[in-house]
Amino acid sequence: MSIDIEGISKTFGGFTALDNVSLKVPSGELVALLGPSGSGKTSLLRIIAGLEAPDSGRILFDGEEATKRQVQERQVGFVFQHYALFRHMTVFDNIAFGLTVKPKKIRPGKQEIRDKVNKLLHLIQLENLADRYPAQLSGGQRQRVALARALAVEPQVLLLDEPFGALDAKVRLELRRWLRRLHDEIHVTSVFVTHDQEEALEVADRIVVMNNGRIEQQGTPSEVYDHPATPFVYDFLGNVNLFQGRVHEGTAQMGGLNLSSPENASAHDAPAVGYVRSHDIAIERQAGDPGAIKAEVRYLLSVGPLVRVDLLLPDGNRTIEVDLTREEAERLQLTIGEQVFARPRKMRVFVDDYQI
Ligand SMILES: Nc1ncnc2c1ncn2[C@@H]1O[C@H](COP(=O)(O)OP(=O)(O)OP(=O)(O)O)[C@@H](O)[C@H]1O
Repeated sequence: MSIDIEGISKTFGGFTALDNVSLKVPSGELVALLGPSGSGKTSLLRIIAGLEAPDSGRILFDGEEATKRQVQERQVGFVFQHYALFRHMTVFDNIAFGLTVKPKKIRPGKQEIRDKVNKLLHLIQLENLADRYPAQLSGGQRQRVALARALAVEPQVLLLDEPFGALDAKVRLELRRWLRRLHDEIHVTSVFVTHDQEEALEVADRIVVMNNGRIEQQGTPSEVYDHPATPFVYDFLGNVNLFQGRVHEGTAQMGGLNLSSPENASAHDAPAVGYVRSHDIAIERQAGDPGAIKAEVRYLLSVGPLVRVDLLLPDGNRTIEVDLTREEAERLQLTIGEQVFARPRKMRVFVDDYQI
């Protein structure tokens, strides 16, 4: 089922939580709402679910107005961060719950319920834990049961609010990959709220980046990561270094770097900020290139497959972060205190609202 969100606004007291948000979720897509705390993700999810009414705007399911429909009529399934399972019920009974409480007329028969729960147990790979109680499960297993319980009633839309938020990093990673594979199998239209950019990049077909109750950008994971539309998106998705400077008659002067910019820059003489991802900076021993700045190695730290290098810039009080692959780091054999040259391979310059 597709979801159309049209011009949704919501205020709480005088505070605007959602400001004229419009978004289309095609049928079968898994969309991540990504943004910092308080950006309006949960409010939007609750409005889609019917748990909250918008002040203005409409929600359409498969092209039909659903704004006034009750929660029960919307056929949505939920998984929350702390979705308490029924403690006194086994895993099996928890999953079966939504089916067993259906009105008698539409309730499936006992065997049908059993078959369905077994299928779901298979889907969440917990067949052998059907008789356990929630207290006897790990956090990750509980969230898989919560997901199976949500899926049991065959929702048209699945809404997930930080479903892995309470789990430790390794389990989170496993579960998000598992969720991605599961979604590829069942293709239920899903909206997934997260503030974790890596999670969004890995799980979603499309990412909607939210900030202050508005959508900053939406696109595929590679679109938003490789082509951030705004400084906020740049900053929020990945490690970034900022170079303060100016654009002036066709060039950008950024923290000791002179860059010739594409045509439109000549229209400006204005303060600007250059954004460079930490893995988009090369470290070299020779000056060689006018696009490189002298810097001093301040700190070296191995972080998994990368080596993070802090470089002190010539002004003596600003540092930039560079991520090298282990291979590059081994080749360079950097030592703390030595002088090197940093060369941004890719810089994006933003002049107020204008982007070069
Ligand atoms: N029922 C409410 N009453 C008053 N203010 C609310 C209510 N619900 C949300 N807000 C406010 O609206 C803003 C958006 O909240 P929302 O929960 O949608 O953000 P979020 O992006 O999901 O954040 P988080 O990741 O922290 O859950 C916040 O500033 C929040 O305090």
